[in-house]
Amino acid sequence: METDEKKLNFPENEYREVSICDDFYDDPYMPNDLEINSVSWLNEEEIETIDQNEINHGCLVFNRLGSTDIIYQAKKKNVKMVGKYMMGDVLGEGSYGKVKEVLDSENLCRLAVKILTKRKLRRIPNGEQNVQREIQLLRNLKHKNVIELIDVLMNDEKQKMYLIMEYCVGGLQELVDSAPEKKLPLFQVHKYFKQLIFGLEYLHGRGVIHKDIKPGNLLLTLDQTLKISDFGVAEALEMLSVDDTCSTAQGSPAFQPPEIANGQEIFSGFKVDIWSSGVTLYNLSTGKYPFEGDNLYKLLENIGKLNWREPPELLHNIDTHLADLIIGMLQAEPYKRLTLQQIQNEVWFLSIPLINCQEIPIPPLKGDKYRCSTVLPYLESFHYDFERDSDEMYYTERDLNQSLIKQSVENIDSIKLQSGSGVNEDPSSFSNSASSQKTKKHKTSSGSSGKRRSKKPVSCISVRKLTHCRTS
Ligand SMILES: Nc1ncnc2c1ncn2[C@@H]1O[C@H](COP(=O)(O)OP(=O)(O)OP(=O)(O)O)[C@@H](O)[C@H]1O
Repeated sequence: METDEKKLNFPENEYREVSICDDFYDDPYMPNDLEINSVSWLNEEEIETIDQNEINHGCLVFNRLGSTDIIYQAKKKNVKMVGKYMMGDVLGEGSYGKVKEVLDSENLCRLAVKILTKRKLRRIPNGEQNVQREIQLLRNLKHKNVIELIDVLMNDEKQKMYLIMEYCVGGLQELVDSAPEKKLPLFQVHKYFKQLIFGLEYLHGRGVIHKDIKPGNLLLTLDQTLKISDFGVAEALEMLSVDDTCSTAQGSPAFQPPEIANGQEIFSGFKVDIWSSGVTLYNLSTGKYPFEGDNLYKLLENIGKLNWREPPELLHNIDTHLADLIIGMLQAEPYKRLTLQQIQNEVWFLSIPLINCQEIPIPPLKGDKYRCSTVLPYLESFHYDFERDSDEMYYTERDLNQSLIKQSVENIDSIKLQSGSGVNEDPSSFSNSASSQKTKKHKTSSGSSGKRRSKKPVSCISVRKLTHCRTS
């Protein structure tokens, strides 16, 4: 067994042993309902606390276990409802909080919920403001290529906010990260890019500047529909504003245009989104970024001076028409940059690309390439686990019938002896009905299962109960 022990210098007999799976640090999606043998699963916060306490009181040993050495024992999946939404597992985590899968219990729609805690929001600069803005913006948007905000729930007691959104199977960033050269086949890029432009056209038409277009904010549904998401730094233009002038920028540095990198105070909002869509297109089709830097300062300097990572002419090796489009979108001067209308008239945009290889599939989530519903196991557990827990107490119907017949014959014999009267009842039906009453009684008195309906046939009863039934 591969262990990695870290001992602190305290008296030898005073130590506590904590085992942590290797994957713990690597897998942010590890559900917190797993137990490692007898050692409780510790979350990061708990480890921090233990670390502090144990350092004060004794010696702490960290056993680092290989993930293969760990026997996972699935803990009971307790159904959790938030309003009418049944919670599933974690789909991802951003700086604002976790995103989990949910099921709308009224219409059985598969959805996603972004869970935000006030405590966390307060720690993020403009956190609360950004969320309020996102909610306000999304409530007024409805387009095939823009993520739909379906519901917003608050829990004042827990200081939590739940944003219920359309369910997506993953994002373009995950897709690119899983691809061999961190890039996608051009026909696949084409499919997504077109949808990005349609979504942006809708947003700009409604006076909304996204300001943070990047692969990580472009999600995909099961049917490969692209959804522009994460409106945390987006801006809605004033109703009567004469142009698209903006003054604040909080997007991701690598996707920012030169006017922002150079610190310009006001700029055209629409052209910011065009630039970052150009960087996205470059990234998806080449696996690289057009501008890079060892640090943030260098990166912004390179963008500001239009120091391309590689000469833009090299792009022509990929596809001449695609190169023309990228170069047109990455023009330093905003007024020279292509408009959404011009982009849609570009040759590459209008072309039907050659499908010459396999599409890059959405990578598996926690090993599940089909991305099956994670809510179903909670539902199954809610309805069936009671019976499963006590499976070893049950015999098959065949076993039962044989023992019932044997015992019932004994019963009849003893009744005959006691009363001297003849009994004509079918022995098995007698025992069945008596024992089934007992079974029902047992189930209702077991408390926790009061609401659950048994799916087991009534004749499946335990021998212990049957014995009890015979002697009473
Ligand atoms: N509607 C959704 N359906 C399915 N998964 C989602 C959905 N929204 C977000 N996710 C997943 O949750 C992750 C976190 O999303 P979120 O929008 O909170 O943060 P982010 O955009 O990744 O990061 P940040 O907010 O820090 O910029 C995403 O990377 C994605 O994998």
